Amino acid sequence: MKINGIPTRTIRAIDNGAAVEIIDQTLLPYRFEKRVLSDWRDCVEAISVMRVRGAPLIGVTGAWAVALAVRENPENEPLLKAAETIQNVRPTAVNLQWAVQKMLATLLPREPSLRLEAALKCAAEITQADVETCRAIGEAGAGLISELYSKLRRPVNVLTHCNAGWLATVDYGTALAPIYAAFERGTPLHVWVGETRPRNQGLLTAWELEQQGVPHTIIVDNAGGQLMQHGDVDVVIVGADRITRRGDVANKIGTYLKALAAADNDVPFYVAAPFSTIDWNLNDGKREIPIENRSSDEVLSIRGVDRSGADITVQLASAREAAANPAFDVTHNRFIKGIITERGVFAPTELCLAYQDVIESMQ
Ligand SMILES: CSC[C@H]1O[C@H](OP(=O)(O)O)[C@H](O)[C@@H]1O
Repeated sequence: MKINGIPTRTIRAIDNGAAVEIIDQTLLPYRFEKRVLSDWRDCVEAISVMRVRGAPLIGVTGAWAVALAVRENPENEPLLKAAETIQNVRPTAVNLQWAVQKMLATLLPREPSLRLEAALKCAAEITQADVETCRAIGEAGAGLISELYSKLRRPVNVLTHCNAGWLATVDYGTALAPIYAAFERGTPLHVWVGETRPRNQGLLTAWELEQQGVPHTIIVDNAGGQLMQHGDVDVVIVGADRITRRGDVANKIGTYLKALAAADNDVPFYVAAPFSTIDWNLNDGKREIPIENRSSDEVLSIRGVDRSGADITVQLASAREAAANPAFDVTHNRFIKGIITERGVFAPTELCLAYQDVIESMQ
């Protein structure tokens, strides 16, 4: 996407792959700053504290982390040790595991002395594939919004949750990609943006939409149901961190509650995700998808800036308080009208048919 007219991506290799430059998302929406990661351990830290976040982006970052580990030492033992650390930094988004395993599948059959060139090539391919996949998701989903406009003949109200925009991928995004594509085609629309406690990734979505001139309104997470009850939401589009083969979806905490409210109010609920987010090994998402539990500190305090723009952290409740912080929840496929992928829009239970070739290639 463009920032002040300059094409910008969330991650790019620099110095011939000797480092990667990321946008430090822990500083947004207050400051836009880039950060150079020149050691695979820097990538691990960036994923862990969410300087980079979003299922596809942490997968791409994981791929570059493996490339940096190969540069440090291409021998099997150190490489496998680094890969194990990298792929386990955050457990829910399958993209991280997918990317690391894809890198290893390319590297391990090769002599250590030939691994660096292969690693850089594979990481670059994973990066470019994410860009093209997300652009295709945008095209596939834009029609849904345009069709709604042709029926409603007024701006389409879309509700989204967390951030599944270009900041969560290399470019274009997943849930926001159809919104950007429809908006660029001239379809009148407005986006309700759930702030998404506790890390408030919805503020990243608001920042993105502001940069692109897309009309939007920030709401507290719990307002989504009331808006749906009053006919103020025409469609819900969210991202995903892991989708099972039957179409159960793990996504940011709060997604399930929005799906329940959408079902109760006959609001179509869509999930946008690339093929790298589908975990063909899992079926029952609620039972099988690992849910990341993050620090209670994220619940008990909140980071922002004061009116002078200085960083502040506000303690919301005593640090002695107990706080639970599951970062994701799982929505059963029965609540999902369609999954917007780079191959088109499919009913959740049709994913296996849509990706039959991928499944067969894995066997
Ligand atoms: C395009 S996937 C974005 C997905 O990832 C987010 O989680 P986090 O910000 O913790 O990495 C959230 O679940 C989004 O829907």
